[in-house]
Amino acid sequence: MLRPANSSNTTTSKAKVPTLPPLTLTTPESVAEHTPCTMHHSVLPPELACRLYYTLLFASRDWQRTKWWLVDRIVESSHSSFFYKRAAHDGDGADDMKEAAQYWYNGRPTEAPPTFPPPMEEACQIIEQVVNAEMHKRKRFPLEWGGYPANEGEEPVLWRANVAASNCYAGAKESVGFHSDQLTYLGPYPTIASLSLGVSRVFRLREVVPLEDRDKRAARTYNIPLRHNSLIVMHASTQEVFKHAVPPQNSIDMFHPPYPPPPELTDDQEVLARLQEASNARINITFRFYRPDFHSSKTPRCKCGVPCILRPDMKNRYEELPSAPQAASIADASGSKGSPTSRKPGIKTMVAKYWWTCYAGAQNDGKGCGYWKVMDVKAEGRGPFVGDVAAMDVQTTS
Ligand SMILES: O=C(O)CCC(=O)C(=O)O
Ligand SMILES: [Fe+2]
Repeated sequence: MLRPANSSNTTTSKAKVPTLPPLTLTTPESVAEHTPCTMHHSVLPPELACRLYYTLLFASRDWQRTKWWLVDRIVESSHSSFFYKRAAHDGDGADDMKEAAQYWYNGRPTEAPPTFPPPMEEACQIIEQVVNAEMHKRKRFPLEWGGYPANEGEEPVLWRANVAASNCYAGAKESVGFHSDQLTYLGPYPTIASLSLGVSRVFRLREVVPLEDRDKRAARTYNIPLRHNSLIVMHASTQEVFKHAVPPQNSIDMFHPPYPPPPELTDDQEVLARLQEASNARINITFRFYRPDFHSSKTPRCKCGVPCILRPDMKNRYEELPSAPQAASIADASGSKGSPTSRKPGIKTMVAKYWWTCYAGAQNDGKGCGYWKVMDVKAEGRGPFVGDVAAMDVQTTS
């Protein structure tokens, strides 16, 4: 039987959700309004930004494109990357990270990375202040890192970087596809500070709409042009709710470095002269905090004997809470949105779930063991979390 157009009698096919046109966000205000990120322009003194750009552009001649197995073929990333660790702070537990055997990448043990070159350390100290100032203004999620205890009368340091992943995109076609960052060493609800140097490129964000909302609303794509010396802070929940990418472009504006290169980079005058020419490269540095309670020695291993990776379950973000007391504790431990008093049994609330999964397939001819288990922060002895710290505060003040 024929049905009139727009008939609501659609028992088998779901109503099509209208797609949303992409939005370009060019101001810090619009980025903060539409995404869990903040954008900060001219974040470093201009001379430092340029010196750091030269230092990493020079270093990037030795960086590698990463390769991994995708089902039955090897894929190679279309840009090059490198990894640095920061010289350890006293008493922050980062000392253990010096051990070469503790580093794993794409399911393979790797050598201990080098420490931040001097301009990266200088930049990191400035960026930490920006990130902490921003985090002090924001609502925090219970599963975020609980931080180090503050000294009397001092503001607590909510975030600091102890590693950095760096990327070089040489030309308009080098890119990175949609992904969310692995949480294996970052833990849930991480904060990641991403610095852009050189050529301006678009940073793209798109929400992963939970399965149960897919017939109600579509995801919006946000395009954020990132100019030289700008910082995007991916705040807590960005990795759980959004995927991000740096797409290939049809054209770019060449970058003209505003200062000469530091002569200490190399004795080779020709190389120095070439570095100063207009460039098609964008350098990105993502400053990250590897949590001590997610140290690789504590990563569960799969049946292949390889450390698992930690991923959020982005598609099933909502869960029906079972009963009142249990419901409150699940929500408290899992970063639920909304006030604690609004959590009632039977009401769908945001309960982030995380999976440990086998990653051996990334290197092992694409064949992993299929192992997975749900992360259980209590049984695995992880923390302190923001939720634990808040609970301790309540106890000491009552
Ligand atoms: O280059 C960028 O802005 C993003 C890099 C990125 O997503 C990553 O390193 O995980
Ligand atoms: Fe990323």
